[in-house]
Amino acid sequence: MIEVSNIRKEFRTPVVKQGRFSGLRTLFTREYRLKEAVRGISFQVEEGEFVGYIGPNGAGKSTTIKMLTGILHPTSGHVSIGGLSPHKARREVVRNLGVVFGQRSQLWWDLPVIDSFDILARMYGVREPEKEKRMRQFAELLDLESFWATPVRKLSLGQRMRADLAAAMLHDPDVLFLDEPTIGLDVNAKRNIRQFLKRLNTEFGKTILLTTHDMDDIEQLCRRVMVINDGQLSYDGTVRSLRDTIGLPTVITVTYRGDFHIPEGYRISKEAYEPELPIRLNIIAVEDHTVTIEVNRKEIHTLDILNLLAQWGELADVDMQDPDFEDVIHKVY
Ligand SMILES: Nc1ncnc2c1ncn2[C@@H]1O[C@H](COP(=O)(O)OP(=O)(O)OP(=O)(O)O)[C@@H](O)[C@H]1O
Repeated sequence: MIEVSNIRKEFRTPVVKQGRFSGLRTLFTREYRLKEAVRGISFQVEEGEFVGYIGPNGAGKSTTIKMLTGILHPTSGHVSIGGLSPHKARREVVRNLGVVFGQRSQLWWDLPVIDSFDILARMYGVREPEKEKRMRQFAELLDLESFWATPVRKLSLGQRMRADLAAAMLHDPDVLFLDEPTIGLDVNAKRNIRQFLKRLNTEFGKTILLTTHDMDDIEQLCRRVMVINDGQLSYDGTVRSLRDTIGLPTVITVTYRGDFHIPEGYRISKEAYEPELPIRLNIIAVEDHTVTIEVNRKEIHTLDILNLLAQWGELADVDMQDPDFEDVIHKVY
Protein backbone atom coordinates (compact mmCIF):
# COMPACT_ATOMS: atom_id res chain seq x y z
CA MET A 1 0.00 0.00 0.00
CA ILE A 2 2.70 2.51 1.07
CA GLU A 3 6.20 1.94 -0.26
CA VAL A 4 9.09 4.15 0.64
CA SER A 5 12.46 3.33 -0.82
CA ASN A 6 15.64 5.02 0.24
CA ILE A 7 14.25 8.56 0.44
CA ARG A 8 16.50 11.47 1.30
CA LYS A 9 15.69 15.12 1.79
CA GLU A 10 18.24 17.90 1.81
CA PHE A 11 17.37 21.47 2.71
CA ARG A 12 19.56 24.32 1.52
CA THR A 13 19.46 27.33 3.81
CA PRO A 14 21.47 30.56 3.36
CA VAL A 15 24.21 31.11 5.92
CA VAL A 16 23.19 34.03 8.13
CA LYS A 17 25.82 36.82 8.13
CA GLN A 18 26.85 38.58 11.32
CA GLY A 19 27.51 42.27 11.89
CA ARG A 20 26.29 45.48 10.17
CA PHE A 21 23.74 45.13 7.38
CA SER A 22 23.69 41.42 8.17
CA GLY A 23 20.09 41.02 6.91
CA LEU A 24 20.95 42.59 3.59
CA ARG A 25 24.18 40.65 3.23
CA THR A 26 22.37 37.37 4.01
CA LEU A 27 19.88 38.20 1.27
CA PHE A 28 22.64 38.45 -1.32
CA THR A 29 24.83 35.69 0.03
CA ARG A 30 25.91 32.81 -2.14
CA GLU A 31 26.82 30.69 0.83
CA TYR A 32 24.43 27.91 1.76
CA ARG A 33 24.33 25.31 4.47
CA LEU A 34 23.01 21.86 3.64
CA LYS A 35 20.79 20.08 6.12
CA GLU A 36 20.10 16.42 5.46
CA ALA A 37 16.77 16.06 7.29
CA VAL A 38 16.01 12.53 6.01
CA ARG A 39 18.93 10.26 5.20
CA GLY A 40 17.91 7.15 3.30
CA ILE A 41 14.70 5.78 4.78
CA SER A 42 12.90 2.70 3.46
CA PHE A 43 9.76 0.98 4.71
CA GLN A 44 6.50 -0.55 3.59
CA VAL A 45 3.11 -0.27 5.21
CA GLU A 46 0.49 -2.86 4.34
CA GLU A 47 -3.22 -2.21 3.98
CA GLY A 48 -4.98 -2.01 7.36
CA GLU A 49 -1.84 -1.45 9.45
CA PHE A 50 -1.70 1.13 12.24
CA VAL A 51 1.93 2.25 12.46
CA GLY A 52 3.52 4.69 14.88
CA TYR A 53 6.27 6.97 13.56
CA ILE A 54 8.23 8.46 16.42
CA GLY A 55 11.50 10.22 17.12
CA PRO A 56 12.96 13.16 19.01
CA ASN A 57 12.43 16.79 17.91
CA GLY A 58 14.05 17.52 14.60
CA ALA A 59 14.53 13.83 13.73
CA GLY A 60 12.79 14.18 10.36
CA LYS A 61 9.23 12.94 11.02
CA SER A 62 7.32 15.88 9.53
CA THR A 63 9.69 16.00 6.56
CA THR A 64 8.94 12.32 5.88
CA ILE A 65 5.17 12.88 6.16
CA LYS A 66 5.43 15.87 3.81
CA MET A 67 7.22 13.68 1.26
CA LEU A 68 4.54 10.99 1.64
CA THR A 69 1.77 13.49 1.02
CA GLY A 70 3.52 15.10 -1.95
CA ILE A 71 4.03 18.49 -0.26
CA LEU A 72 7.80 17.99 -0.54
CA HIS A 73 9.71 16.15 -3.22
CA PRO A 74 12.47 13.79 -2.04
CA THR A 75 16.00 14.82 -3.04
CA SER A 76 16.39 11.17 -4.01
CA GLY A 77 14.50 7.91 -3.55
CA HIS A 78 10.90 6.96 -4.24
CA VAL A 79 7.54 7.06 -2.55
CA SER A 80 4.51 5.21 -3.79
CA ILE A 81 1.02 5.14 -2.32
CA GLY A 82 -1.36 2.64 -3.83
CA GLY A 83 1.10 2.34 -6.74
CA LEU A 84 1.22 6.09 -7.46
CA SER A 85 3.81 8.76 -6.73
CA PRO A 86 2.35 11.44 -4.44
CA HIS A 87 4.50 14.03 -6.18
CA LYS A 88 3.75 13.12 -9.80
CA ALA A 89 0.13 12.04 -9.34
CA ARG A 90 -0.76 14.37 -6.48
CA ARG A 91 -4.44 14.73 -7.37
CA GLU A 92 -5.13 10.99 -7.54
CA VAL A 93 -3.09 10.21 -4.44
CA VAL A 94 -4.71 12.97 -2.39
CA ARG A 95 -8.15 11.55 -3.20
CA ASN A 96 -7.21 8.47 -1.25
CA LEU A 97 -5.40 10.28 1.54
CA GLY A 98 -6.56 11.98 4.72
CA VAL A 99 -4.07 14.20 6.52
CA VAL A 100 -4.31 15.82 9.94
CA PHE A 101 -1.62 18.14 11.28
CA GLY A 102 -2.37 18.62 14.97
CA GLN A 103 -0.65 21.99 15.03
CA ARG A 104 -2.54 23.37 12.04
CA SER A 105 -6.17 23.17 11.03
CA GLN A 106 -7.32 22.56 7.48
CA LEU A 107 -10.67 24.15 8.33
CA TRP A 108 -11.63 27.73 7.47
CA TRP A 109 -10.98 29.71 10.62
CA ASP A 110 -13.84 32.24 10.42
CA LEU A 111 -16.51 29.93 9.01
CA PRO A 112 -18.90 27.73 10.94
CA VAL A 113 -17.61 24.13 11.05
CA ILE A 114 -20.35 22.89 8.76
CA ASP A 115 -19.36 25.35 6.00
CA SER A 116 -15.84 23.93 5.90
CA PHE A 117 -17.38 20.51 5.35
CA ASP A 118 -19.45 21.86 2.46
CA ILE A 119 -16.34 23.35 0.83
CA LEU A 120 -14.29 20.19 1.33
CA ALA A 121 -17.08 18.01 -0.05
CA ARG A 122 -17.09 20.14 -3.22
CA MET A 123 -13.31 20.12 -3.47
CA TYR A 124 -13.20 16.33 -3.29
CA GLY A 125 -16.35 15.80 -5.36
CA VAL A 126 -18.22 14.05 -2.54
CA ARG A 127 -21.88 13.75 -3.54
CA GLU A 128 -24.63 15.12 -1.30
CA PRO A 129 -26.11 11.79 -0.03
CA GLU A 130 -22.63 10.45 0.78
CA LYS A 131 -21.69 13.68 2.51
CA GLU A 132 -24.88 13.63 4.58
CA LYS A 133 -24.33 10.00 5.52
CA ARG A 134 -20.75 10.55 6.63
CA MET A 135 -21.54 13.72 8.52
CA ARG A 136 -24.27 11.90 10.44
CA GLN A 137 -21.80 9.12 11.19
CA PHE A 138 -19.08 11.53 12.37
CA ALA A 139 -21.52 13.63 14.37
CA GLU A 140 -22.35 10.48 16.28
CA LEU A 141 -18.83 9.04 16.59
CA LEU A 142 -17.12 12.33 17.39
CA ASP A 143 -20.00 14.19 18.99
CA LEU A 144 -19.83 17.11 16.55
CA GLU A 145 -23.54 18.04 16.67
CA SER A 146 -23.20 20.65 19.40
CA PHE A 147 -20.76 22.81 17.45
CA TRP A 148 -21.63 22.44 13.76
CA ALA A 149 -22.63 26.11 13.67
CA THR A 150 -19.67 27.47 15.67
CA PRO A 151 -16.87 29.29 13.81
CA VAL A 152 -13.70 27.20 13.91
CA ARG A 153 -11.73 29.89 15.72
CA LYS A 154 -14.13 29.63 18.68
CA LEU A 155 -13.76 25.87 19.14
CA SER A 156 -11.83 24.35 22.01
CA LEU A 157 -8.70 22.48 20.97
CA GLY A 158 -10.42 19.12 21.51
CA GLN A 159 -13.45 20.15 19.43
CA ARG A 160 -11.21 21.50 16.70
CA MET A 161 -9.26 18.27 16.53
CA ARG A 162 -12.45 16.22 16.30
CA ALA A 163 -13.72 18.47 13.50
CA ASP A 164 -10.36 18.24 11.71
CA LEU A 165 -10.37 14.45 11.90
CA ALA A 166 -13.90 14.25 10.53
CA ALA A 167 -12.97 16.68 7.76
CA ALA A 168 -9.94 14.56 6.80
CA MET A 169 -12.24 11.52 6.50
CA LEU A 170 -15.05 13.22 4.59
CA HIS A 171 -13.91 11.91 1.19
CA ASP A 172 -13.49 8.43 2.73
CA PRO A 173 -9.76 7.93 2.05
CA ASP A 174 -8.16 4.53 2.68
CA VAL A 175 -4.98 6.03 4.12
CA LEU A 176 -4.65 8.49 6.97
CA PHE A 177 -1.53 10.43 8.01
CA LEU A 178 -1.72 11.96 11.45
CA ASP A 179 0.87 14.37 12.76
CA GLU A 180 0.43 14.91 16.52
CA PRO A 181 -3.37 14.51 16.64
CA THR A 182 -3.50 14.53 20.45
CA ILE A 183 -1.11 17.42 21.09
CA GLY A 184 -2.27 19.70 23.90
CA LEU A 185 -5.45 17.73 24.62
CA ASP A 186 -6.70 16.77 28.07
CA VAL A 187 -7.08 13.15 29.15
CA ASN A 188 -10.72 12.89 28.12
CA ALA A 189 -10.25 14.47 24.73
CA LYS A 190 -7.26 12.21 24.07
CA ARG A 191 -9.33 9.18 24.94
CA ASN A 192 -12.11 10.20 22.53
CA ILE A 193 -9.67 10.77 19.69
CA ARG A 194 -7.92 7.46 20.34
CA GLN A 195 -11.22 5.57 20.42
CA PHE A 196 -12.18 7.10 17.10
CA LEU A 197 -8.81 6.26 15.52
CA LYS A 198 -9.02 2.71 16.80
CA ARG A 199 -12.44 2.28 15.20
CA LEU A 200 -11.26 3.79 11.92
CA ASN A 201 -8.56 1.14 11.83
CA THR A 202 -10.38 -1.93 13.13
CA GLU A 203 -13.94 -1.40 11.88
CA PHE A 204 -13.35 0.65 8.75
CA GLY A 205 -10.01 -0.92 7.80
CA LYS A 206 -8.16 2.38 7.34
CA THR A 207 -4.39 2.31 7.07
CA ILE A 208 -2.93 4.79 9.53
CA LEU A 209 0.51 6.31 10.02
CA LEU A 210 0.69 8.21 13.28
CA THR A 211 3.37 10.67 14.36
CA THR A 212 3.27 11.61 18.01
CA HIS A 213 5.32 12.49 21.06
CA ASP A 214 2.72 10.85 23.29
CA MET A 215 3.88 7.32 24.01
CA ASP A 216 0.43 6.38 25.32
CA ASP A 217 -0.90 6.98 21.79
CA ILE A 218 1.62 4.48 20.49
CA GLU A 219 1.05 1.89 23.21
CA GLN A 220 -2.71 2.05 22.94
CA LEU A 221 -3.05 2.22 19.18
CA CYS A 222 -0.10 0.79 17.29
CA ARG A 223 1.17 -2.74 17.02
CA ARG A 224 4.11 -1.61 14.93
CA VAL A 225 6.35 1.35 15.57
CA MET A 226 9.12 2.94 13.51
CA VAL A 227 11.70 5.08 15.27
CA ILE A 228 13.54 7.80 13.35
CA ASN A 229 16.70 9.26 14.79
CA ASP A 230 18.70 11.96 13.05
CA GLY A 231 17.07 11.25 9.69
CA GLN A 232 17.47 7.48 9.76
CA LEU A 233 15.29 4.61 10.92
CA SER A 234 16.73 3.12 14.08
CA TYR A 235 13.91 0.65 14.76
CA ASP A 236 11.05 -0.88 12.82
CA GLY A 237 9.07 -3.64 14.53
CA THR A 238 6.39 -4.40 17.06
CA VAL A 239 5.97 -2.35 20.21
CA ARG A 240 6.23 -5.61 22.17
CA SER A 241 9.60 -6.58 20.75
CA LEU A 242 10.90 -3.02 21.17
CA ARG A 243 10.29 -3.42 24.89
CA ASP A 244 12.06 -6.79 24.83
CA THR A 245 14.99 -5.52 22.78
CA ILE A 246 15.65 -2.71 25.21
CA GLY A 247 15.50 -5.16 28.09
CA LEU A 248 14.53 -2.79 30.89
CA PRO A 249 13.57 -4.73 34.03
CA THR A 250 10.08 -5.79 34.99
CA VAL A 251 9.26 -5.20 38.65
CA ILE A 252 7.42 -8.03 40.41
CA THR A 253 5.97 -7.69 43.90
CA VAL A 254 4.79 -10.85 45.63
CA THR A 255 2.83 -10.98 48.86
CA TYR A 256 3.17 -14.10 51.00
CA ARG A 257 0.38 -15.47 53.16
CA GLY A 258 2.58 -16.23 56.14
CA ASP A 259 6.31 -16.58 56.71
CA PHE A 260 8.65 -16.80 53.76
CA HIS A 261 12.29 -17.67 53.39
CA ILE A 262 14.73 -16.20 50.88
CA PRO A 263 17.45 -18.75 50.14
CA GLU A 264 21.18 -18.07 50.55
CA GLY A 265 22.74 -16.13 47.70
CA TYR A 266 19.82 -13.82 46.90
CA ARG A 267 20.68 -10.50 48.51
CA ILE A 268 18.82 -7.26 48.85
CA SER A 269 20.78 -5.05 46.56
CA LYS A 270 20.38 -3.67 43.07
CA GLU A 271 23.46 -5.32 41.64
CA ALA A 272 23.82 -8.36 43.81
CA TYR A 273 22.87 -11.61 42.32
CA GLU A 274 25.28 -14.49 42.50
CA PRO A 275 26.16 -15.61 38.99
CA GLU A 276 25.83 -19.30 39.89
CA LEU A 277 22.20 -18.99 40.99
CA PRO A 278 19.75 -20.66 38.58
CA ILE A 279 17.67 -17.52 38.07
CA ARG A 280 19.11 -14.01 37.84
CA LEU A 281 16.93 -11.61 39.76
CA ASN A 282 17.51 -8.57 41.91
CA ILE A 283 15.66 -8.23 45.18
CA ILE A 284 14.96 -4.56 45.59
CA ALA A 285 12.80 -4.56 48.76
CA VAL A 286 11.62 -6.90 51.48
CA GLU A 287 8.85 -5.83 53.82
CA ASP A 288 6.54 -7.63 56.30
CA HIS A 289 4.91 -9.98 53.83
CA THR A 290 6.10 -8.70 50.50
CA VAL A 291 9.17 -9.13 48.37
CA THR A 292 9.85 -6.88 45.38
CA ILE A 293 12.22 -8.04 42.68
CA GLU A 294 13.48 -6.87 39.31
CA VAL A 295 13.96 -9.29 36.43
CA ASN A 296 14.76 -9.07 32.78
CA ARG A 297 11.93 -10.90 31.05
CA LYS A 298 14.02 -11.19 27.94
CA GLU A 299 16.32 -13.55 29.84
CA ILE A 300 13.85 -15.41 32.04
CA HIS A 301 10.41 -16.86 31.52
CA THR A 302 7.78 -15.35 33.83
CA LEU A 303 6.56 -18.79 34.86
CA ASP A 304 10.06 -19.80 35.99
CA ILE A 305 10.27 -16.68 38.16
CA LEU A 306 6.88 -17.34 39.72
CA ASN A 307 7.78 -20.98 40.36
CA LEU A 308 10.92 -19.84 42.14
CA LEU A 309 9.09 -17.23 44.23
CA ALA A 310 6.46 -19.83 45.16
CA GLN A 311 9.21 -21.98 46.67
CA TRP A 312 10.02 -19.22 49.17
CA GLY A 313 6.57 -19.26 50.82
CA GLU A 314 2.83 -19.48 50.13
CA LEU A 315 1.89 -16.83 47.54
CA ALA A 316 -1.12 -14.66 48.28
CA ASP A 317 -0.77 -12.06 45.53
CA VAL A 318 1.46 -11.14 42.59
CA ASP A 319 1.80 -7.73 40.97
CA MET A 320 3.82 -7.25 37.78
CA GLN A 321 4.86 -3.86 36.37
CA ASP A 322 6.33 -3.82 32.88
CA PRO A 323 8.82 -1.03 32.21
CA ASP A 324 7.27 2.31 31.41
CA PHE A 325 7.12 2.79 27.65
CA GLU A 326 8.47 6.34 28.01
CA ASP A 327 11.60 4.84 29.64
CA VAL A 328 11.93 2.31 26.84
CA ILE A 329 11.73 5.07 24.25
CA HIS A 330 14.18 7.21 26.18
CA LYS A 331 16.69 4.41 25.70
CA VAL A 332 16.13 4.31 21.92
CA TYR A 333 16.42 8.07 21.47
N1 LIG B 1 12.07 23.94 5.21
C1 LIG B 1 13.17 23.65 5.89
N2 LIG B 1 14.32 24.28 5.65
C2 LIG B 1 15.46 23.98 6.33
N3 LIG B 1 15.54 23.04 7.28
C3 LIG B 1 14.40 22.36 7.59
C4 LIG B 1 13.16 22.63 6.91
N4 LIG B 1 12.21 21.80 7.42
C5 LIG B 1 12.82 21.06 8.35
N5 LIG B 1 14.14 21.39 8.45
C6 LIG B 1 15.12 20.77 9.36
O1 LIG B 1 15.11 19.37 9.14
C7 LIG B 1 15.22 18.66 10.36
C8 LIG B 1 14.02 17.73 10.52
O2 LIG B 1 12.86 18.51 10.75
P1 LIG B 1 11.40 17.86 10.95
O3 LIG B 1 10.44 18.99 11.08
O4 LIG B 1 11.15 16.85 9.89
O5 LIG B 1 11.59 17.12 12.35
P2 LIG B 1 10.49 16.41 13.27
O6 LIG B 1 11.01 15.05 13.57
O7 LIG B 1 9.15 16.50 12.64
O8 LIG B 1 10.57 17.31 14.59
P3 LIG B 1 9.44 17.73 15.67
O9 LIG B 1 9.20 16.53 16.53
O10 LIG B 1 10.13 18.82 16.44
O11 LIG B 1 8.24 18.19 14.92
C9 LIG B 1 15.34 19.71 11.45
O12 LIG B 1 16.70 19.92 11.72
C10 LIG B 1 14.74 20.96 10.82
O13 LIG B 1 15.31 22.12 11.35
